[in-house]
Amino acid sequence: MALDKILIVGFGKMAQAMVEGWLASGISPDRFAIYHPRRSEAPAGIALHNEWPDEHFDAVLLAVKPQMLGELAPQLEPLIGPDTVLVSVLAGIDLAGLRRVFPRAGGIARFMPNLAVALRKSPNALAATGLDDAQREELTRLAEAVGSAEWLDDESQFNLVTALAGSGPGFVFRFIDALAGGAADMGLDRAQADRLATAMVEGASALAGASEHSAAELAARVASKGGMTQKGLDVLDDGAALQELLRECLRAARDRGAEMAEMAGDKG
Ligand SMILES: NC(=O)C1=CN([C@@H]2O[C@H](COP(=O)(O)OP(=O)(O)OC[C@H]3O[C@@H](n4cnc5c(N)ncnc54)[C@H](OP(=O)(O)O)[C@@H]3O)[C@@H](O)[C@H]2O)C=CC1
Ligand SMILES: O=C(O)[C@@H]1CCC=N1
Repeated sequence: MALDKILIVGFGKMAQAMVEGWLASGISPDRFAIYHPRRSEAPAGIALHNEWPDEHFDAVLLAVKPQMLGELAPQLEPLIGPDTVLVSVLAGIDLAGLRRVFPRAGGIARFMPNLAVALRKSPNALAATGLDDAQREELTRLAEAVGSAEWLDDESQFNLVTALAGSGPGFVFRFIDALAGGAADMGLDRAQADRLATAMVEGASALAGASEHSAAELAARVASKGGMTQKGLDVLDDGAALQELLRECLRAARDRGAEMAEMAGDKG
């Protein structure tokens, strides 16, 4: 069974970015419809429903806040029968929890993107249950249309992967901001510092992606013996300060996923 017609429920930052990426990839807008109770505009060619549509969809892309799930589920459940696949981008809510809420769904998938879907550069984590081969392939194609597809065999790692690759841009943006802020504190014009820090991260990231060397090796290649970079790295490495900080950052983000699932009534 194909995933041709897709109803998008919740059209905020994430869903808008996904649609932007999918349309840029050449996917036809008439594959999509949006349900939103209050919106009056949708991207060209995409049907907008302010009331629940009375038609069949092959897939429903759920993109509301996890906290909305309990309120929304009774209204949405009638649309998700055995011929419909639920695709959820909700952080934290696992496949078993989604199955409890949508017991008749033909299949259930988790799709964890990040905002770089808009530029078709998001690593997208996937996990699913009840999908046939064609649906799994179509979901892979949808993920690859906006970046890459990373199927997880072990769903218990989904929250960790969400912290790393879904929340990750937030951590990188904070790093860019702190780097530029530091330079500004030391006298550089703030706008110039922002430009330099942003372009530097873009170039370094592209280099890491294209290089045969690991990020650790690349850092060593930048650091000339006895030079400036090594002095800076010594500060980050002292007491494994950066490593420890990022481990804690990931742990806090990962554990929040389980907390949100519990708050949404997902566990137990
Ligand atoms: N932002 C990100 O980088 C990422 C987000 N996600 C996940 O994406 C999901 C959405 O997050 P995000 O886009 O950031 O949040 P937003 O708040 O931007 O989007 C949520 C959307 O749901 C809409 N909504 C609220 N109530 C209803 C309703 N009853 N029916 C239909 N739509 C409704 C909101 O409309 P209104 O604004 O009018 O209330 C809004 O458009 C979350 O589950 C999050 O975990 C996953 C990966 C990354
Ligand atoms: O912050 C959140 O909960 C979502 C999940 C990943 C990115 N944003």
